Amino acid sequence: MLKTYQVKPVTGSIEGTIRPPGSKSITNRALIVAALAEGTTQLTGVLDSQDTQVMIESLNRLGINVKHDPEKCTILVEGCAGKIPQSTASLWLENSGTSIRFLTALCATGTGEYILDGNARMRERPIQHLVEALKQLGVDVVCENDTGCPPVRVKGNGLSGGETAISGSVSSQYLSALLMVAATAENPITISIQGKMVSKPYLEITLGVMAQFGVTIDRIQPSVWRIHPQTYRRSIAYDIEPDASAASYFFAAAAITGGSVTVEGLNQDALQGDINFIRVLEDMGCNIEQSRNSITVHGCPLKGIDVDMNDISDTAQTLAAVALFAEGPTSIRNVGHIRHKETDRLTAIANELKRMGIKVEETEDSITIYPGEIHSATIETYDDHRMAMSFALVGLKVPGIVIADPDCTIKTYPHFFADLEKLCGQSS
Ligand SMILES: O=C(O)C1=C[C@@H](OP(=O)(O)O)[C@@H](O)[C@H](O)C1
Ligand SMILES: C=C(OP(=O)(O)O)C(=O)O
Repeated sequence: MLKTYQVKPVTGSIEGTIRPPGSKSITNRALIVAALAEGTTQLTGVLDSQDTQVMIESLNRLGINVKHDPEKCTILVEGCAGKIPQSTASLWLENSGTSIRFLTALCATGTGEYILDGNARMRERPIQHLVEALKQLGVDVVCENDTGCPPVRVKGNGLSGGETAISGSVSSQYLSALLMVAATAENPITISIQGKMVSKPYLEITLGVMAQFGVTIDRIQPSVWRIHPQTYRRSIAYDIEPDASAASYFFAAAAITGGSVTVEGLNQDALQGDINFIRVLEDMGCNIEQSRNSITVHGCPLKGIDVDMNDISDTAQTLAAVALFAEGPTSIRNVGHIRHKETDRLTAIANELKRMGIKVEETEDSITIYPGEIHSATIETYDDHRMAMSFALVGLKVPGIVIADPDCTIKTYPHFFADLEKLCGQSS
């Protein structure tokens, strides 16, 4: 375990090509849906990281045969045709939001008693809205400690169907979780979405993955969705695109150093909303070049922007790093929900920018960053992979940036620092 990582500044600009590992969001959805499917599915291009490992381990504990070949980036899933084999299981999800939310809904389709829990931070991350929605469908489910957070106990008896309402004001993952399991119910399930929905593009990922396995939904009204009983069909070879949130760090590296970075395996048609981070960089002055199977960001003089990042909030920290090298302030707005992630990300960004001597203004749901002289510093990462990966970018330009607890990137990108060094031509 490394205690710290000293970022090596680059001389000049970064020119290079990289293919980030597979998408976390797609890998974890494909695992859930393949587990529910009839027949054996092969997933290729999968992400191998803590968030996908806890998902795989949990599916195995539920009696679903999942075989992972990390070398080949493939996973074989023997689907259970909507019938979870195990009637009791205790699942440990570390701090993987997608895993605990999706698996809570999956357990509701089983017959038996399941407990889902995670690390200390996971016990502070809300899941109550999902619990409420499942209860309305007749599921016996509770937050064990009455905190609205894990641990969660689910007594499953299959889903019979019916109507439910769900709030999306804290996380879109609750609705994604419900959508994926709803097709297994005996009767249709109608879901009313209450109030505003955060992180909307992730719902399109959910629907896209479901569609790959042959399941569709009816959007009766914009906020009333119905899912009829349907069977997921195995996918013989489902290829998962690279992670667009991970790609944001490399696009940002081009922007910050005035270089050119090509990310392979992604284009504007990617399923992941975070691909639109390139539009933010474009608004700041970068040039974007696209091909059928790659995107290149060319760094140019940067200007600060005012941007609503509700849809792509996993890239808010990336933008915070880029903002330091722009002319004029940058405001990142409408991201109050990122206070419920791996850490309170708005406070974490503010603390660490201040540590480098940067002036910031933080509100309940936004942060404004005023570029200024950047001091060397050891950056605290709060067990948040995105703090580590984003703030490392600052060190490409500023000497003396040290990242504390760099191994926290295992959550979604275990080889991040090695890949960054390779891209920068720094590997030994
Ligand atoms: O559904 C998903 O795959 C995700 C949804 C987002 O969470 P919220 O919906 O909680 O904002 C995102 O931050 C997370 O990394 C992945
Ligand atoms: C918020 C994140 O993850 P999750 O909610 O899946 O734990 C993330 O990867 O930035």
